[in-house]
Amino acid sequence: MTRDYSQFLGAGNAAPPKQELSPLVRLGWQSFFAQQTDVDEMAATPPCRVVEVHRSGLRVAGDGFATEIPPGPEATVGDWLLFNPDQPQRSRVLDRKSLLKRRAAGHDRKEQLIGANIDTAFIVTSCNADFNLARLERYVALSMETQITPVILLTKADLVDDPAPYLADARSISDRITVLALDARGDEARRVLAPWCKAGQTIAYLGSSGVGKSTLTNALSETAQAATQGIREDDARGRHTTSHRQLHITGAGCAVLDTPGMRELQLTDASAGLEETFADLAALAASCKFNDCAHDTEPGCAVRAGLETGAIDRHRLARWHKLLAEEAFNSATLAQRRAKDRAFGKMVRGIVKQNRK
Ligand SMILES: Nc1nc2c(ncn2[C@@H]2O[C@H](COP(=O)(O)OP(=O)(O)OP(=O)(O)O)[C@@H](O)[C@H]2O)c(=O)[nH]1
Ligand SMILES: [Zn+2]
Repeated sequence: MTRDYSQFLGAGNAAPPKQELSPLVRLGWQSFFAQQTDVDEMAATPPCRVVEVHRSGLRVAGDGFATEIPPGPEATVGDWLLFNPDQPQRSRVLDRKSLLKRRAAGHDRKEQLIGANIDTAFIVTSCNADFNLARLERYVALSMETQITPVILLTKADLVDDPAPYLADARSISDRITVLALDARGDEARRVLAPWCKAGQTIAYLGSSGVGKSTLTNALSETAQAATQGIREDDARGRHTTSHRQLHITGAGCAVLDTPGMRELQLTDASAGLEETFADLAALAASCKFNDCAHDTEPGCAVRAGLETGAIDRHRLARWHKLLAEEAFNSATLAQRRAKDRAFGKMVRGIVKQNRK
C-alpha cells in the first residue's frame, strides 16, 4: 500500500471545508509536523498519532490504518510517529509542539508523559464552590510553561444570578487569557468554543471532577468518535480493544485529548510558566535589593514596599509563593529534596510567617 502524501505536507491550521477533511488533518496533522518529514519518508513510514497508551504498547491511528506498536518509542497520547512497518518499535517520534508531563512518586521521580501536541487547554471550573483561583493559576502556569494556549471556562453560569463576579476574579489572573462563562449543556458551548476547536486542532480539559468536561466534549462532538473509528483496521491480529479511547475526534475534526493523568496535575518543572503567570510580581521581586530576598525582613524589599502601598494584592502574593513552593518541591529529585530540606524548610517558614502578617 503506497499512499501519496504530498497533499499533507502543506496541511496547516487553515482547515479545508468539512467534506474535504483529510484523515490526517482530522487526527490533528499540522504543518509543524509536516516540516519534519518529506513525501518519500511519509510513504515508507506513514505518519500516525498515538490515541491510547497501554502497558502492552501504543495504539496508533493514521490514514487508513490503525495498529498497536510494542513498547519502545518514548511517546504518549497525542504524539505523532512515523510508523516503521518493519520495526514498529523503532518508529520515529516527531518533535512535539507541546508536552504535559509529571514526575512519578517513586524513588527516581521519573518523568511521566501525560499528553502531547495540545494546542489549547480549556481550564474548566464552575460558578460555584469548585471555583478556586489558586487552582486556576496552577493550570494557567502549566499551560504557559508548555506553550499551550490557556482558555478559562466557567461552566454552570446558568445556575447563578450573575456570573460577573466569577468572570472578574478569573480575569484578574492575567490580562492575556480569554475567560468565558457558559452553560456547558446545549448548543452554546459548541458556538462559543468553535474558534479553538477547528479541524486539525487538539484540545484538552484541565479541571476537577463534575465541572462539566464530559458535558463540553459531548456538546462539541454531537457524535464524539473514537479516533480510530471509521478507519480501516490493518491490525493483522484483528484485535479490537474496547477500552476507553484517550483521543477523540469531534464532528468538526478537532482532536480532544482526555487521559486520566490530566485530572490531578501538579506543578512540576514549570518555573517559567509561573513567572509568566505572575509576571508583575516576578518583576517586582527581581527589583528587591538582595536577589535571594525572602521578602521578609530584608532591607530594600520591593515586594513588601508594594504590599504597603497596596500596589500588589496580598492574597495573590501568597498564592504565588505557595505555587512556587509546590513547583520547587515537585521538581526536585529525592536527593535534591534531602539536600534542600533545610533551606526549603526555612523558605516555607518565611512564607508562613509572612502570610500571618
Ligand atoms: N446546569 C448546568 N449543569 C451542568 C453544566 N455543566 C455540567 N453540568 C452538569 O454537571 C454534572 C457533571 O458534569 P460532567 O460533564 O460529567 O463533569 P466532568 O467534569 O466531566 O466530571 P468527571 O468526568 O468526573 O471529571 C452533570 O450532571 C452535568 O449535566 C452547566 O453548565 N450547567
Ligand atoms: Zn523582597
